[in-house]
Amino acid sequence: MGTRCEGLRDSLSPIAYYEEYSHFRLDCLKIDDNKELSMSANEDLAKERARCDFNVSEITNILDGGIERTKQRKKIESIALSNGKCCDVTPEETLGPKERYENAIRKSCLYTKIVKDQVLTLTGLEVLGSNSSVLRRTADAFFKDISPFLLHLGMFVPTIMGQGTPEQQSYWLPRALDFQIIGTYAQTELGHGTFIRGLETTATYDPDTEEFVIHSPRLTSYKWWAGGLGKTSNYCIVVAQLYTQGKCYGIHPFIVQIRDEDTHMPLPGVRVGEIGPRMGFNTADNGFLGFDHYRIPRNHMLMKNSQVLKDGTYVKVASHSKLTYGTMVFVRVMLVNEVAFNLAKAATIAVRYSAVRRQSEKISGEPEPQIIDYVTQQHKLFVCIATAHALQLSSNWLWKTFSAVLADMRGGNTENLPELHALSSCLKALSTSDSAALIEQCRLACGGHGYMLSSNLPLLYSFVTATRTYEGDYTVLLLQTARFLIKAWEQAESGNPVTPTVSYMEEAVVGNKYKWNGSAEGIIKAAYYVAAGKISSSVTSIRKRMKNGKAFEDAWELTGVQLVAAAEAHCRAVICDVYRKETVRLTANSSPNVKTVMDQLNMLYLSHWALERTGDLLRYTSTTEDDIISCQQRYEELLAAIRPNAVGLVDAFDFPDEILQSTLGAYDGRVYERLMEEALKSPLNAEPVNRSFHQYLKPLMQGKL
Ligand SMILES: CC/C=C\C/C=C\C/C=C\C/C=C\C/C=C\C/C=C\CCCCC(=O)SCCNC(=O)CCNC(=O)[C@H](O)C(C)(C)COP(=O)(O)OP(=O)(O)OC[C@H]1O[C@@H](n2cnc3c(N)ncnc32)[C@H](O)[C@@H]1OP(=O)(O)O
Ligand SMILES: Cc1cc2nc3c(=O)[nH]c(=O)nc-3n(C[C@H](O)[C@H](O)[C@H](O)COP(=O)(O)OP(=O)(O)OC[C@H]3O[C@@H](n4cnc5c(N)ncnc54)[C@H](O)[C@@H]3O)c2cc1C
Repeated sequence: MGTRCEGLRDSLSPIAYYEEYSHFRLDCLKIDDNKELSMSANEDLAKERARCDFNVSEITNILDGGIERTKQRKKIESIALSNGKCCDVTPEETLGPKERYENAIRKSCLYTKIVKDQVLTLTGLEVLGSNSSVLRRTADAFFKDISPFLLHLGMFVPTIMGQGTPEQQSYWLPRALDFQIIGTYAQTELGHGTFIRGLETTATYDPDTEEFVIHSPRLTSYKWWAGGLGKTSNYCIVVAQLYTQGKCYGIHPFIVQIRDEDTHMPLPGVRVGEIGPRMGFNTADNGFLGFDHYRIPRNHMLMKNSQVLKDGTYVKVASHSKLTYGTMVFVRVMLVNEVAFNLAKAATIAVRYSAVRRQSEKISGEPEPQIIDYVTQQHKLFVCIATAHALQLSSNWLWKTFSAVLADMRGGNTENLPELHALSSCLKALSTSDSAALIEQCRLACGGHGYMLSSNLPLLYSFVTATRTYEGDYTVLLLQTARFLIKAWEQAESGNPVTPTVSYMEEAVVGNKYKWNGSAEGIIKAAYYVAAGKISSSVTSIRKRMKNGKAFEDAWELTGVQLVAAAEAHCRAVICDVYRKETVRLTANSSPNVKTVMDQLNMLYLSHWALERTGDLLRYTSTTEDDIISCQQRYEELLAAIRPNAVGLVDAFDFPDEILQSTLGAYDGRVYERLMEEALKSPLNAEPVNRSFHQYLKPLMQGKL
């Protein structure tokens, strides 16, 4: 058998090697009868499920948005998952970079075909609207890392929809939705990501040929980062500085063909490639792109918001200067849902594992407890479940707000755009930051096994931590929200009306201190008072600095730390408020035990954040030390109350094992068996002796090196 293993790698291509190897890996390790690898489900998990006192599917339905939506999701999931070819023969993380990418393309094409042939017939174009989050979720059964097609569906198509004229949409969308062309969104450059007014790629209109000349004047103007750009896409949205009739009109989006539709070769004047290994996203061929006086037709400028006429005349159509930033706002809204979903996955893995894992002794000589019975473990994990709920419900609420503002804008009313921008910015910032931190907390809660790639926690973390940066860095977006808050504060001070999400300022500007009461509504009000206190302190600092001779921009910059903290506090209060109201609304007709457990989770979230911010409460409200002590006591009582339902709560997220892709988190709790099964798939186990022994170790050991 050893001989077969050793010779195999040389005679087969890498993928064929892995496929072949997976059939005889057990032989190689001489574990040939599988006796040790029990197939029966873990008993502790079964007991946890038996003691859960609420109807799990009721919460699943609430999180899905209703029983009909759960049915629809399950139907789509079962169509996709019943196609066994989605499975990897060998774990994708054990492949080299090229094979991983090729495998990701194989799976993306397979998944796309399933969606086109079977799901679209079921849902029609609904697949693009309310079912897109189901498709996104189901895609995780195919990819542990990222599909190279994500940017095509996530940004290329939405940009055409949001920025193209009806004629442009009717030309490009059918081709894009049918995957006849694949695109991405190339905005960021080597030199600039945040400050998009500083982008350097130029699009200069030539009226003689009715073309734009796209050019990258220097290294820092090279597009950098776009997902799927390196090898996959043949088109992309390029965001470039528009020049016509000798004048620069700022950044605008263009559809640019970068590769031949038949040969896939980069077109003359286009330089494109992949940017190299990254912390995550390694199957998404993030790319670079440069242009050498590359010509595109005039009508490839997306012209819904502004146009360049044949003679080069520039015409502004949109009623708001920032509508070209629309795709970013859309993706920020989508990302809140995206990270809620990933956090729910991490919580499911860590809670199930914690019910299976036994460690240490609480009382000497007694059986080792399940680690979930340690209160410190509950403290690490239950806030993850609660946060996943908080973000899921906030994301639904944000989506409704986004849709309403979009409908207004279709009628020419952009009045509510600044509030939407402020909300989507801070919710994107906080949800991604919280989720990344809590996914890492889940990983740490799983001890050593959490560090295994097969647990899926490291990959979840590396994916989600990037969301804190892309689509607007955390600090930068909170500073955008702060601009809105400071203006709103000034309006409230002068007695003018303010928009709904900042209406708390009208009461707070008077200067009252809020008296703590430990109810949910009381904690939320206290959170708003903390936000108001921080905004007020920021305003005072800016004014003081200006009084001392600083220009507004300098005073703003020097107050940056306080401004970010103020925006964070505002957003936390909004999440607490929305989470509470949505919980009450959605459980109004639920069974009593569902109502109770949802309320407990909600109170846990509110108490957790009150305790995290005791300094702020003591400073900005009339909260006393005794109030903090009783809040702590309530928090600990909630941990104990939630404990028996913890596994039921994560089961309610309803992730099939194929989507979780975790040795630690599978429904049956066969943690140790799965860890061993995955270990045996490691390429290093394909041969009893690695060739480096003969090449290096043996000579070293025998003093012959
Ligand atoms: C097989 C298939 C497999 C799976 C797929 C299945 C299904 C897929 C379906 C769905 C996918 C689901 C989810 C994920 C989707 C996609 C995500 C995936 C990956 C994404 C990868 C990442 C992509 C990117 O990162 S793209 C690049 C993003 N870049 C940024 O975000 C840059 C950040 N910078 C900025 O936004 C701006 O520069 C700035 C806001 C920081 C500053 O701008 P500017 O300098 O112009 O403005 P200011 O002078 O500061 O402000 C002037 C005023 O304008 C206001 N303003 C600013 N922005 C906006 C805005 N957007 N809207 C409204 N108003 C705005 C600002 O507040 C100022 O106002 P004021 O009144 O003067 O104060
Ligand atoms: C995995 C991944 C995928 C991506 N995919 C795409 C894609 O598909 N298409 C695309 O176009 N782009 C993409 N990007 C790029 C991404 O949008 C940018 O990286 C992001 O917007 C941040 O910009 P930056 O890298 O220039 O960071 P910088 O702006 O250089 O930030 C560096 C630091 O400076 C700080 N900073 C910057 N400006 C300010 C300020 N005004 N005030 C205070 N602090 C500031 C930031 O807070 C941060 O701490 C991707 C990035 C990643 C990591």
